[in-house]
Amino acid sequence: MESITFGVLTISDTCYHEPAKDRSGRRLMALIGESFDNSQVIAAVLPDERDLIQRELRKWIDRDDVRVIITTGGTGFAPRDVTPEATKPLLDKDCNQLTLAIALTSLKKTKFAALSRGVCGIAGNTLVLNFPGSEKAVVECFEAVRELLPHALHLIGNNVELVARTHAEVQGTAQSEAAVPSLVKRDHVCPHKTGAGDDVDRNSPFPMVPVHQALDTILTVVQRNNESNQEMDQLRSPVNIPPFRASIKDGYAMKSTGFSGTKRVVDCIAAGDKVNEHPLQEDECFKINTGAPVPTHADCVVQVEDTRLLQRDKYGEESLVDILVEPKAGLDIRPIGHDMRKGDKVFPAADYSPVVYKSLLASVGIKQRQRKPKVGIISTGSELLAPHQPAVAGKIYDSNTTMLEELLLYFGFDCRQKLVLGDDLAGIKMSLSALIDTVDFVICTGGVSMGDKDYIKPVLEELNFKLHFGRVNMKPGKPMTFASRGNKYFFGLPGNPVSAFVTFHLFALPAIRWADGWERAKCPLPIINISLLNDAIDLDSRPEYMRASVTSINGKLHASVNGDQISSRLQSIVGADVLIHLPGRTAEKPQAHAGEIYSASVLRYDFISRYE
Ligand SMILES: Nc1nc2c(c(=O)[nH]1)N[C@H]1C(S)=C(S)[C@@H](COP(=O)(O)OP(=O)(O)OC[C@H]3O[C@@H](n4cnc5c(N)ncnc54)[C@H](O)[C@@H]3O)O[C@H]1N2
Ligand code: MOO
Ligand SMILES: [Mg+2]
Repeated sequence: MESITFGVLTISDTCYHEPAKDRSGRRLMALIGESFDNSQVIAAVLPDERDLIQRELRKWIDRDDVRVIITTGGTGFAPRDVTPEATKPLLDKDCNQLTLAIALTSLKKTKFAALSRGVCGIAGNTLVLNFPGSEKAVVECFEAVRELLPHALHLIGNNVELVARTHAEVQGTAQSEAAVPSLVKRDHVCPHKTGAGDDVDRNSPFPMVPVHQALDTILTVVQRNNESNQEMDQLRSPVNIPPFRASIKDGYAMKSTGFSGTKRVVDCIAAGDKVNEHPLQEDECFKINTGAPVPTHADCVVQVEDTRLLQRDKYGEESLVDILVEPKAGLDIRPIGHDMRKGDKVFPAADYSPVVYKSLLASVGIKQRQRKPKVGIISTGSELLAPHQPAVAGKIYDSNTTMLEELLLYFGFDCRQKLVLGDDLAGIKMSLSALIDTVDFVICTGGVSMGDKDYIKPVLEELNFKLHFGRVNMKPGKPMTFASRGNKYFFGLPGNPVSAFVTFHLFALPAIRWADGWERAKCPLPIINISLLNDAIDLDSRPEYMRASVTSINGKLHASVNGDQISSRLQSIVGADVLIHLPGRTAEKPQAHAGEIYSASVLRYDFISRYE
């Protein structure tokens, strides 16, 4: 397969000064990488300056390897938008129909696409395309040309044989099924034919996207529910806490204008009593308990430790006490509304912990259900037995359903419905189609890899889901799949129990938290730096997420890997406090060593297993 170099030129005054803001350029690079095998990308960011743009474009056009240049930005109506003006003089041929194809695709999404003046054309052997500057527009424009590019390049390069084959393919007259060399990765997924859909290319048609990109995609696609945020922000307390002046101590309530010394105990006040309004003399006091209402005419409480009992009456009740400290106004009294005033915000900040949410509402007497995303679980596999069933030859016990349900509960979400389905295309299709009407998220395990019974991807396609990715460059969890249809989201976790465990934590949980309104930074698990205790771990070609247990040695955190890390061995989650992020193997770094520091995702609240 031939290698081609793409040039991605971001044209924006803002991005020139702050390259980190260049989202459209970065997105284009990612799209090129995902769509074209063997592609290289060179990139630059320039301000909206005609001369500078032209100079850079000319330099790239003159390079033999650069076959496509895509600019992003500077195509609008603003005075400084000059990208088309900089591009046009360099073009040998206009490609108006390509410009039209891009415009038509974009116009379907927004009428504002009419305000882009981008041009397309051929300069030497290079195809030059002007895209607008927004990330969304770039995605749409790229989609419009993605399938056309390989053939366009074959034509520009005058590659007669490849052009003929493409024509034959388009006209349905291709002689053989043998691979027509194609640069573009195929979209179509067939349960029985993997790869490009034929028997020659047996590879997955899904590019392996990096973990961070997969998470970015998920959090871009999933809609954040701001309603619960707003609800929390707007909720005002209907009551004062405390609703009366409450004693902070067990002791004696009295007037501060009085004195220390002997006082008569006139009554006893317990928590739950009404406010006592009887007049009180300076030489009198009430015995009072913590949390009880302070009588109207008392203004301080002296704790029992600072008093001495002098006398009891004939019924055994205290009648005289010696007050050993000077009574001071307000001493040990919580004023009305001290903790929360009526009309105050109940939640000073958004906090999604059910413990926090439910207890605060209870404290102000509000009974309200916390709105949480609705989640359903599907486990697929004709080999699965429910844990209560007797063992059967050829079958295994289903651990994923229980694990996912418990994980949801652990993180404060619940499972609305769970289904266990056999590997049967029609059955999965019917069940998923019904389930998706009742929940926001489906977390499914199994059936996402390369087998002829792995039906999940084809079912998603048949149900008109958009498959955002179908493989991730990670171990375990490679076939991790994410799809959406409107505001319904589908997580296809791999069937191996540990793969499901890891991908739940890294992808499904952040997505559900995001939908629940959590802050972006708090959606993934917390990440810490940790020192590795094991030595000479062979790194995998994929970045690996090893289950490890944490030991605190003199306050420093160390991680030891939990035995065999094969993705079927669920025992590796026993005592697993963290997932250590080990990088993919390189020639320079084939192994991880003891004492090296790695990032680790914290799996649980009580994440330190041992102290030494
Ligand atoms: N030719 C290839 N084969 C496989 C690849 C590949 O790239 N090329 N990827 C492997 C990887 S990595 C993984 S992970 C698995 C993922 O497989 P699926 O998601 O298709 O899952 P299944 O095939 O249905 O099951 C895999 C494995 O897990 C067991 N399983 C499934 N569900 C449960 C459950 N609920 N409880 C317990 N165990 C379960 C199942 O019996 C299988 O042993 O694919 C590799 N193959
Ligand atoms: O990546 Mo698979 O998830 O190795 O087991
Ligand atoms: Mg499979």
